[in-house]
Amino acid sequence: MITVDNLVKSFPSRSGAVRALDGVTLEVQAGAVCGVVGPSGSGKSTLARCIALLERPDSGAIRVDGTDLVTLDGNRLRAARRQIGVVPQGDSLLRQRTAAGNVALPLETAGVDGPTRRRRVGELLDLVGLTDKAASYPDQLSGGQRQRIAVARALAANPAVLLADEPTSALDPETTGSVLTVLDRARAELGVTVVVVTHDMAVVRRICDDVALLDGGRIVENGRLLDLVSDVDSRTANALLPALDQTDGIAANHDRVADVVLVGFAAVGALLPEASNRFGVDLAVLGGGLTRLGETPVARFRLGLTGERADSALEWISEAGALVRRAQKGPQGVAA
Ligand SMILES: Nc1ncnc2c1ncn2[C@@H]1O[C@H](COP(=O)(O)OP(=O)(O)OP(=O)(O)O)[C@@H](O)[C@H]1O
Repeated sequence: MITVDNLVKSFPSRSGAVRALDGVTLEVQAGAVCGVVGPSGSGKSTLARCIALLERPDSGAIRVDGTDLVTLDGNRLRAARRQIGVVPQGDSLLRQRTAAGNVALPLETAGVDGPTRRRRVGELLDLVGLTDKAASYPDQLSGGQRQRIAVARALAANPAVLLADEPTSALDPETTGSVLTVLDRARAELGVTVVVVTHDMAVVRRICDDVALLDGGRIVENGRLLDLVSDVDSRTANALLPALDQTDGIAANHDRVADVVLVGFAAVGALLPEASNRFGVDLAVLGGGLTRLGETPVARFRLGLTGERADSALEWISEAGALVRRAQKGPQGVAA
């Protein structure tokens, strides 16, 4: 488990000190994938660099499995660094080394013997699906393949934590998928705890269990994705779920208008038709749509309900576990 406790980091600037991190507290459970998101300049990379021990915070603690890394120095700091594998932002492979040579580098530095090194490099290339590229140089690989090699290299010393700063920022959606699959495999097969800094909500939807939203150097939201989507006021949920289109004109044709969030196969597949049947209510989808969080289907719809028992239908949907909000009386539609 990683625990970040009241982390503060300032940088000097001409107009006074910039507080890049202003008391960040965060917990990531062992074996989870946590996405760190937030607007540009909110402190994401600074947090990642502090966790990676590349930057020393002004105050606060960073504990991995109970050990506070901030207080370490010398050999103990070097040993702690090996606990954290880092996939840096951008192209980070050594051009003059083959893919296998890049993956082997941290093992060479740690003094691991040749046969053990070769076995470990073989396992890691297999994990990232690039066994056949062992002898290729970075220039002979695609952007996604280079990034997968960078992940393999970060995992070489068997770290407890894998930290990836914008691992897919320069990649197209298809290539992004192959890199995310590799991060997911690292968690599933090696039990590594993964922290991913990203501005891309598709990355969060695809692999994250938890998310931390930073703004102005503070965590403004933190929790499990599936919990956040059921929170009416969550900014993260709003960014993760399908947009609700402006439907004022159409909304006026219905007795009631409500937004619903449905989580899981059963809810997404059955709840609305069931409500319609039970209460003799016509349900029209006015906006929103379906997405996936990991393997879980999640829908957010703006519904128009027509029929005398529209209120009862909404109540029943809510009691069945769906989030229902902004049910409006009369034909005036949805208040934005
Ligand atoms: N080495 C540095 N020297 C001075 N200021 C810095 C330094 N690193 C970061 N900052 C400042 O700290 C704040 C947070 O920056 P940081 O790069 O952590 O944000 P970010 O959320 O990762 O942004 P982006 O999404 O644009 O990469 C910004 O105001 C930035 O200008």
